[in-house]
Amino acid sequence: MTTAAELWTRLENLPRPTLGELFSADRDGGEGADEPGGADRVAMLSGRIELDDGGILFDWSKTHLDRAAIAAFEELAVAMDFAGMRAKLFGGEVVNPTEGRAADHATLRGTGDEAKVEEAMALIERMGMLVEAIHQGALGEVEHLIHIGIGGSALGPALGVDALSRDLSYCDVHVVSNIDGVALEQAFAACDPAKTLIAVASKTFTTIETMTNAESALKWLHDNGVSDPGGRVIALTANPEGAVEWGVDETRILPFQESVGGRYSIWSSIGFPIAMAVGMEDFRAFLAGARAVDAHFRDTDGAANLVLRAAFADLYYTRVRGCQTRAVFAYDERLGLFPDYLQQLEMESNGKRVTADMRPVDGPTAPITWGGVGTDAQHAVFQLLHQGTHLVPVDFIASIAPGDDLDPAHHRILLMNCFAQGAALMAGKAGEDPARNYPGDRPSATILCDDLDAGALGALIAFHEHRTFANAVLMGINPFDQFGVELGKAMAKAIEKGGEEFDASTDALLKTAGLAG
Ligand SMILES: O=P(O)(O)OC[C@H]1O[C@H](O)[C@H](O)[C@@H](O)[C@@H]1O
Repeated sequence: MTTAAELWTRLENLPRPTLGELFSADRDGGEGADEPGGADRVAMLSGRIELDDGGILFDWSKTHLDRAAIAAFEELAVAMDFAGMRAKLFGGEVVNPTEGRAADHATLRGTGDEAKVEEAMALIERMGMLVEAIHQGALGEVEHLIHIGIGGSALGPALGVDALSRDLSYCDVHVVSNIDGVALEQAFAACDPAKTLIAVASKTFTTIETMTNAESALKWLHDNGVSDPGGRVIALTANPEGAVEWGVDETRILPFQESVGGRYSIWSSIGFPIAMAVGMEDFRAFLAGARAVDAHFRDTDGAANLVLRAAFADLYYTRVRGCQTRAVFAYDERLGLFPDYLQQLEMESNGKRVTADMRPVDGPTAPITWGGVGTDAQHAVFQLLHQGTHLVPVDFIASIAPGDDLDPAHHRILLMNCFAQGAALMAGKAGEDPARNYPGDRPSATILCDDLDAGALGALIAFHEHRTFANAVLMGINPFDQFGVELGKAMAKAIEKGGEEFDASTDALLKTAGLAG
């Protein structure tokens, strides 16, 4: 069998036709003889995942993937035992060797090992009962929810609430993550304490930012005349004992499994604020959308697997073309937080320098994920995409159905701009002078939802979870640990404890800010 190293060498040495050449239907002669161009290329490199209601189109034709590259990546998937790793993921086996854990997030939406799915469904059922009881008034009048969490315990809830609760919201949700008290004060200013619940979301129930913010939120309730502040708290955690110890009543603890990673936990009770905002019916539709992607990812082989195909393109740009970043532009105001969410998912998962079996990696790992919303970004950062010296693969995400009720001109212009950018990046244009020259040949992929409803959002997120996993498997790394975040936390603790000396710069900063012991 060809080794991974040989396949990377083969990929590096493949001819590098431009996107224009790949699209020209009459390319003939040599190895490119059977390379489909034009509409055939679009047919080869785009496909849909069907959801309960509508579906999503994934068009990867404006990337440099061609038959030869795809064939090499398919062999790489075999060399890296992609099918075996995927079976382990869905079989609930250990796929996070440094922590000896499975990664059970797919079970939360009904995919995978039967016993684990059953356990997950029971927990979601329990969350649903609490959400519905609150909606029906079991905890009195509830107008606001302050959701306190950070990292994976905040980014998913913030995205889900922002994307889905615009037309109708059962409850006004504020997600607070930063230890900077300004964040919490902002939420306080928008809430009536007598009608506010506090969700404390922390997998470990030990994170200093979250626990400090939670204490301050309880104090705010108390200072504002709420007689039993503790009775207004819901805990979302994989450490229910910790929550009990902290003082939360067991009936208001919504647990989730230790084997669900923080950045993969939106489907668990960490999704409570989403369910509070949009109701359980939409939350279940959100899970169903993710389940449809699970099925596609689990049951499709080779490049026909749209998730795996996206990972092929990701790795082609990172490892063969040396791209250090990857940009995501949502042409949809509701997905304004999607780049932030993806940053944690992709960079915390795959920003690694050793393989799963503890050897140095044999090439660059996760690119830097960045992005924003269109059309805003066009007027701010697209200059660099069109004419800068960096090659940046771009994903465009849009919805055919509008999210607004205004004049249809708004949505038409939005979508036309989205498609125009992909076309312009690829085509380029010869200029009268170098400053007006657009080199073109710049890749993009387009993800087009029929509608951006709860199911589509679930599908989009699951697509990216699996895309991240597929990238990791093909690079031979473990995407499920995050030891890189620990050192800074330990140093902060040491500073708080005092009595320790650091480097001269840090010591001087501490002294200047009055923080030296
Ligand atoms: O949910 P928690 O235990 O409070 O953790 C919150 C976050 O903190 C950590 O530093 C990790 O880097 C994240 O992966 C995690 O999501």
